Amino acid sequence: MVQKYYESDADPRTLEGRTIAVIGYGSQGRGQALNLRDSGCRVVIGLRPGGSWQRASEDGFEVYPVADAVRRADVVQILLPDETQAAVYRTEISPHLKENACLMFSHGFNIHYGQIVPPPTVDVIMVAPKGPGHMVRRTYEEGKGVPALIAVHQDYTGNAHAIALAYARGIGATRAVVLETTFAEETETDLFGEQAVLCGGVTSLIKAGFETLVDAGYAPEMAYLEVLHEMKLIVDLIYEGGFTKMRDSISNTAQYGDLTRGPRVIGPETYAAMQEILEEIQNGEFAREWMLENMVNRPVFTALTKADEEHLIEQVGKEIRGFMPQFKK
Ligand SMILES: NC(=O)C1=CN([C@@H]2O[C@H](COP(=O)(O)OP(=O)(O)OC[C@H]3O[C@@H](n4cnc5c(N)ncnc54)[C@H](OP(=O)(O)O)[C@@H]3O)[C@@H](O)[C@H]2O)C=CC1
Ligand SMILES: CC[C@](O)(C(C)=O)C(=O)O
Ligand SMILES: [Mg+2]
Ligand SMILES: [Mg+2]
Repeated sequence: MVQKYYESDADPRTLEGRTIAVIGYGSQGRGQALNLRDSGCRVVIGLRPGGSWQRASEDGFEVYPVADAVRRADVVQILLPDETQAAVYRTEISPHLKENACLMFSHGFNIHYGQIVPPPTVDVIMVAPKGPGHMVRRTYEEGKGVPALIAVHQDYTGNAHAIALAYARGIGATRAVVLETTFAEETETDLFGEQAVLCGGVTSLIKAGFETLVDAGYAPEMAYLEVLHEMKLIVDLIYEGGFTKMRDSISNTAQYGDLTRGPRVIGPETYAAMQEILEEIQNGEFAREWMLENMVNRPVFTALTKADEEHLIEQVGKEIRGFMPQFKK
């Protein structure tokens, strides 16, 4: 069984007197930095001039160029985009890391695929929330937490594990649950989850359902409500109580259709594709492809993002959400 940790397993005193530099102030950077500060930790932010710098300053943080933040820090949490971490690490982080410092990540990509090789004189750990950064902040403010994974890659000081647990507590994760893992396991399962199920799988499933209905002559608004809007309501029930709670709530007709038709949509071909996707992650093929894509200025990323932004489902969704009070800011 995987090792699990809760609030009482983490000692917040481990971070007392230590300065945490959060490098990057995007989705995870902002969420984690605000939670840590509200938990009583001393946090500074490392950035380049621009939008995030402005936002972090407005939120009341001391903001420094990356190298200056690293020089001040005992704990350096790298929350830059995965594809830029190695270059920034080489020029602005590595030369300024103190001996005994703790280098941190929220995703194992750069360590696991050998893009960052830290010196032996630092701790290297991961605290990876299992949810988007905005939810890390929102749930903390509600007195709850998003679960997280912790892993130790290198334990120079003998304190690496205690720092990981204290940091996880600082961002609110121990209010939910913290699981022990490795950089390899986190990286491979996280990439698989986001590609095959959570992001790639779900958007492709929604698009396929929407296009099938619209191509058959049904109104795009009907199709949107059926396969996208209602998705959240159904997933919320699964989230709260598994398939059983969701099936308790839907009609018997829906449940019979679910049990007999679902496996026709997600059949042997999907299992084979998932297997292939997992192998590309495990053998490093996906990582190489993503790094090469960045070297040539992301033509595939940009074209596919634009195509989906222009998809009919996005236009219809924008219009429908505009009339619904729950989406009004
Ligand atoms: N998004 C999420 O919810 C999750 C992310 N993670 C991991 O967390 C890490 C951060 O991801 P995420 O929060 O999505 O990142 P974002 O893209 O949301 O934010 C990146 C931040 O890095 C800054 N930045 C980018 N390039 C540089 C640079 N060259 N020098 C200084 N600052 C720079 C950006 O500032 P600027 O405004 O200047 O561009 C921005 O503040 C990744 O490892 C990711 O895999 C893990 C779990 C979930
Ligand atoms: C599901 C996407 C994610 O892995 C996450 C929010 O956990 C990410 O990389 O953003
Ligand atoms: Mg993830
Ligand atoms: Mg991810």
